[in-house]
Amino acid sequence: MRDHLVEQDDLFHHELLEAGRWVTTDFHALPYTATLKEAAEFFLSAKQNEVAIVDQHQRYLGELSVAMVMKAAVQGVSLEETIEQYYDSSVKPLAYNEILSDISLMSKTSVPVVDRDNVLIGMLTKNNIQDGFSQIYQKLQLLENTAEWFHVSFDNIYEGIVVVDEHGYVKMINKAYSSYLGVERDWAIGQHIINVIDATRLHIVLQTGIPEHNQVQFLKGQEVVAHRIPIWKNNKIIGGIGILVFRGVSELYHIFDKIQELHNQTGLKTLSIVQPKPKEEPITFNDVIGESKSIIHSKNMARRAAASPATILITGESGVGKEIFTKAIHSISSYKDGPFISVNCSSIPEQLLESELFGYEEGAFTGSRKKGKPGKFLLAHKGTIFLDEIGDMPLEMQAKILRVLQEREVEPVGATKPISVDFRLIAATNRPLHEMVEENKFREDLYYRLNVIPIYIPPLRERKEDIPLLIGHYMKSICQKHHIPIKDISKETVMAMMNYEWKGNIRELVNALERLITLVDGNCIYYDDFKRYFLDSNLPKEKIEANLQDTANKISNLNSLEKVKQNHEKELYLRIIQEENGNKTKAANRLGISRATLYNKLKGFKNEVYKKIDNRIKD
Ligand SMILES: Nc1ncnc2c1ncn2[C@@H]1O[C@H](COP(=O)(O)OP(=O)(O)OP(=O)(O)O)[C@@H](O)[C@H]1O
Repeated sequence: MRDHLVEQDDLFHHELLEAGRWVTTDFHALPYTATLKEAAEFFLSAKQNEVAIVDQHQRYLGELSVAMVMKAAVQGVSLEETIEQYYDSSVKPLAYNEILSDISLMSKTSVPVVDRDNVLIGMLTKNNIQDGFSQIYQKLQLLENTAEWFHVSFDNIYEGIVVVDEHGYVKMINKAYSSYLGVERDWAIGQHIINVIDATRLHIVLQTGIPEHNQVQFLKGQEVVAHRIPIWKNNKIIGGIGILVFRGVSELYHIFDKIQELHNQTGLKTLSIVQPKPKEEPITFNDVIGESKSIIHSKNMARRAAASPATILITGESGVGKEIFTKAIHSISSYKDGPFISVNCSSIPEQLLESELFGYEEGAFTGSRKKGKPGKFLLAHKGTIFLDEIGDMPLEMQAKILRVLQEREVEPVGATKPISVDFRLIAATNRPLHEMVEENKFREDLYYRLNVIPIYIPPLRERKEDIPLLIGHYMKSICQKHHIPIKDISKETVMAMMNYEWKGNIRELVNALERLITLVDGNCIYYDDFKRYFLDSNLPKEKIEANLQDTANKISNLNSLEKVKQNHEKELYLRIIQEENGNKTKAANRLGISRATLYNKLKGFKNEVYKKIDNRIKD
């Protein structure tokens, strides 16, 4: 089912009846500068009794007939004179938008038709009018049949359907819905939806423009599932459709889930059947929100790519959804029962990348970590390995990745023989790899190995129609995450968000929503809130404090990340310095850094660790 409806073009346009649509454009007109002689010759050769006269811009001036030319000749006027004095300027043309049924040609074979600037666009003949009527008749018949089919389906469908206009007044309601509600259809049509359906939200969906699916609603003493879909036309909401679902196995599961959720939320006694749920739901294409042409294209490409084991290269700006796509591909690929291993190539220090990716054998290093460690490729055996930010991978490591892709085996540091591995590689980057190849910053052979199936994910600014869907999805999930009732959002805010350039793409949009949901006190986010808390970032004192706390939490998370990185580094430095018997110059050479940098690094380490290293250092 589509998430929002865009009204189809009318089968029957008003323009269909306009004269301008049916005129013959293959016609002759005479300029007012023509002579009587030229006019006479024209009548003889064209075998017609009248001709339209135009100025140099093809604007209609009047009509000249054979009788007028003959009258001038009889009066002894020289035929070399121009027709300017002799045509009849009182003969009025038809306007292009005159309606066929209002036109009568009387005794004439054709009449001139002009556009709104009085430019002659054609001649309307009796045949033209007949053609017009016969085509309109056929269209009308088609419409009648379509309407009949539509009404039969509408009334025989098991689901309840109600259609409202942009103000929430009922335009149509089917039998299933009206009899479920116990109301007369004739009464319901023309009523506001809130008078017809208890606790409806269809009028709210008209405000927000955000579709709502699988919502549990308590109606007529029973819990039912409702869908509410806005209808858009020319970027405006022109109405909405409400659907009530009574049957369908998959829908029943949804109903069950929703009811269970509702019971849990309201503290009611839970139902006796408990559906087993996996601990962590895998991400699938259902989680990849978007119905724009471009995202559907990317999703189709990704679905097709998932069916083969070939390497995939996903490109697109930061935050467009490269990782979520990768997970969705994994979820339907033949590797879905295996692990999903994600590696961010830019966040691992260069010196550690090799051991992270390929692992190391027990005893490979003489440092503190004695035991061996499997690398990411080995961990991804029978699953998917996701190399994010592959454009940031050092050239030396690119050669090693290429070898793994060619040989399908990895050699952990310190190992004597390679281990074969079976994995699907998905790489992603927001950098222009092709240009990097030309600049010798990325290996050409690896580029072609990775680019077997390229998938491009367009930035959010090129698919603004996805913004309301994303807002709807994340409003719900963020509120659920914070255990707060689901908030509404005004149509103006949604429109402002659609017009905003999300440079950080969906990640930025999600962060903005999270911020608004937590900062706005009421249960609806209005444009003013968006302006205040996002566009202007002009936060009141207490909110600034809350934000600072939030930032502090983020920083502390960052710090712990930094700590992990530092520990890796410490381990490496410890090992190299030890292997070089504490000689810092040699150690710095091996690490590919200057002696001064090594000193600085050592100073930066925590005291106790520094001490540990210190007693192994010789100057
Ligand atoms: N189509 C989508 N539907 C729902 N959520 C999405 C969609 N695309 C992205 N997101 C969400 O936006 C955020 C960023 O997405 P993701 O990490 O996949 O982007 P990315 O392109 O990999 O970013 P980066 O290049 O910075 O790593 C995530 O929270 C993700 O769940």
